[in-house]
Order: sequence, then C-alpha cells, then structure tokens
Amino acid sequence: MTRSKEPRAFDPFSKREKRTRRVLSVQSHVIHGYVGNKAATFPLQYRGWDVDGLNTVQFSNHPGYGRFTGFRSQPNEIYEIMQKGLLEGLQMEYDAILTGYLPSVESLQITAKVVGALCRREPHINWILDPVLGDNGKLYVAEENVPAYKQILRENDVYVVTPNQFEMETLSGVKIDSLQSLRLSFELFHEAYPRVEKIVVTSLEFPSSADIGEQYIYCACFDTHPASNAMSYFKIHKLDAQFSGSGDLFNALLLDCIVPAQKEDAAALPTVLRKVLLLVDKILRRTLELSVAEDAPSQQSRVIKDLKLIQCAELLHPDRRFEDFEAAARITESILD
Ligand SMILES: Nc1ncnc2c1ncn2[C@@H]1O[C@H](COP(=O)(O)OP(=O)(O)O)[C@@H](O)[C@H]1O
Ligand SMILES: Cc1ncc(COP(=O)(O)O)c(C=O)c1O
Repeated sequence: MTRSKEPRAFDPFSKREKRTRRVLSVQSHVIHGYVGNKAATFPLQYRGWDVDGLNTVQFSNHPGYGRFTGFRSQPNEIYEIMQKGLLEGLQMEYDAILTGYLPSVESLQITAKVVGALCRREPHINWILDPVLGDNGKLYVAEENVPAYKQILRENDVYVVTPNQFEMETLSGVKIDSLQSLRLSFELFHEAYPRVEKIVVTSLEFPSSADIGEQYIYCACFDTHPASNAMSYFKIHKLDAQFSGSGDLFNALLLDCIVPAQKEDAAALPTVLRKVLLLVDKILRRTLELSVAEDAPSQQSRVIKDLKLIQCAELLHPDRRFEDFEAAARITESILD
C-alpha cells in the first residue's frame, strides 16, 4: 500500500514556528575531496539544514584516484551511533534521512532496519534512499546487496529512491535502452515496490542519445502520489567530462528542494527535479572550467576528481533564482503519458 503523503514542508509537529530543517545523512566520508557526505554536507548546510553526518567509511580520498587508505564502519558501530546514540540517547528528531553508500550488506541491513522502523513510527520523516549498487553495467558492491535492496524497498516506506540507469535495470528487471523501456521499468518498479512513493532515475544514456555530435544525459521521474502513469523526463547536454560526487550532490539538492523550508515552496516532482538539474548543471560547468584552468593535462582525459563546491558557494545560495541558470543549461522537459 502506498503511503499517502503530501509534498511536505518540514516538521509539521514542531512547537517552534521555524525550526531549522534537520537531516541524518548516512554516507561515505573522504578526508580529501567531495563525494558522499563531503558532497552533501556543505550544500545542505548552506541551504539551511542542520546536517548530522554519519560516516559509513572514512577514506583518505575516493577510489577513483586509483589508491586510497582508510577504514569502513562496522555494522554494530553504525547501529550504536544511530540507534543508541542519536535516537535513544539524544532522542533526535529528523525531518529527513538520506542513505547512500554502505560498505557491506550487514551495514546496509542494519541501517535500513533502524531507519525503516523510525519512518514507521514517525511517518513525517522523509527517507531519501540511493540504492548504491554500481554504474555502467557493473556492480561495485557485493552481489548480495541486490536482494538486500529489493527486500528493503519492498518492506519500507521510502519517500524517494534515486537509482541510476544500471541500478534501475537491476531493481526493476528491465533493460533500459529507450524511453519506452524506461517507462516500463517505472511501472514494474512500482508494482514490485509499491511502498516507494517517488522514483527518480538520476542519469540515463540511450544508444540514440547522440544527435549531430552532441551527447545527452536523461533524467526521469515517476510519482505514485498523486497517482499518475505519467513519466517526466529531462534531456540534458552532456559535458565532455566525468565527475565524481555528482550523484551525491544531486541527491542532497533533491532532498533540499523536495523537503522545502516553507510549505508554500512545496512543488510537484518534475518542478523540483528541473530546479535540481539546473543547479547541478551550473555547478558541474563551473567545476569543469576551474579544473581545466588549474590543470591543463586534465583537459585531455576530462576525469574530474573533485567537485569545486566551495567555489560554487554563491550558486548554492538559497535566494539565488534558478531561472538565471536556464539559458546556459538548455534542459528540455517532456512527459510520456
Ligand atoms: N558529464 C555530465 N554532463 C552533464 N551533467 C552531468 C554529467 N555527469 C553527471 N551529470 C549530472 O549529474 C546528475 C547525476 O548524475 P550521475 O553522477 O551520473 O549520477 P549517479 O551517480 O546516480 O550515476 C545527472 O542527472 C546530471 O544532471
Ligand atoms: C565511497 C564513495 N562514495 C561516493 C562516491 C561518489 O559517487 P557519485 O560519483 O556517483 O556521486 C564515490 C565515487 O568514487 C565513492 O568512491
């Protein structure tokens, strides 16, 4: 049964008129660079959130560098911090929980158990779940994470799930190579996991997505509440570069826009997604410009290891008008009924 929930502003039960929105973000941590919690925390804080970051790993840098050192949190450590320390000890109240990379199936299961029970007790909490499994046709976590995520999605009230193309294919069982198969994947996903309220496929590429030398990325969404069979999708000019942390930044900004501070700012999912895509596009463009200016050789490989989040602070300012980003991005929006 789908949980009926309005697009909500935060904290309907707060006694205080305007409490700062508060999120528990369960993701990886890198000392150097910006992926996982390091990609999510600054944007969320700057846009008005108190961020409680629970680090599922602590690495010197992300693995895309080729080498790194560090360690993974153990499932019992995650449990101790979240359940015993934050929920029972401090009796923390959250408006949202964001879950991303978890280093083992046991840590995934224990996290989902705690967050799932919390969301059942307090249905106003918005769980944004990134089912981190892999990318570009390859798993980069243990295979047993696949059935674990399937079970978690079947059994829990997840507000938004944010798979990429490979993760959507794995979870829905549909090979996505066209808009029609994408649409079918949304329908089968919804059938298999009816308690998940909103589905956003963060990035897709189709064999036909190169037009006259231009490459495109697609991003698509499907909202089961209000129920509609319509899929909205966006066509985005692909930048000639590969970024680490863009998906984590995307999730953080999606959370910010879908759980707005003011009720009046609540909007339909496609409207929210458009805002997020415009902002991500602007940040990636600036990151690319600054990276190329700093380091000429990267111009060839265009592998951008670190987002330039601090240099994008002014773009992230909550009063910044998204319409200002419109011209450069040329993101087109369509609906498939
Ligand atoms: N090369 C790129 N050019 C333009 N936008 C990009 C590029 N890479 C990522 N993005 C943006 O970042 C968002 C998240 O994409 P990505 O990092 O591929 O997601 P995921 O980590 O979930 O696979 C996309 O929706 C797109 O807006
Ligand atoms: C541990 C860890 N978390 C998060 C990320 C970032 O993932 P994405 O680029 O999909 O945002 C990476 C990428 O290398 C990573 O290694």
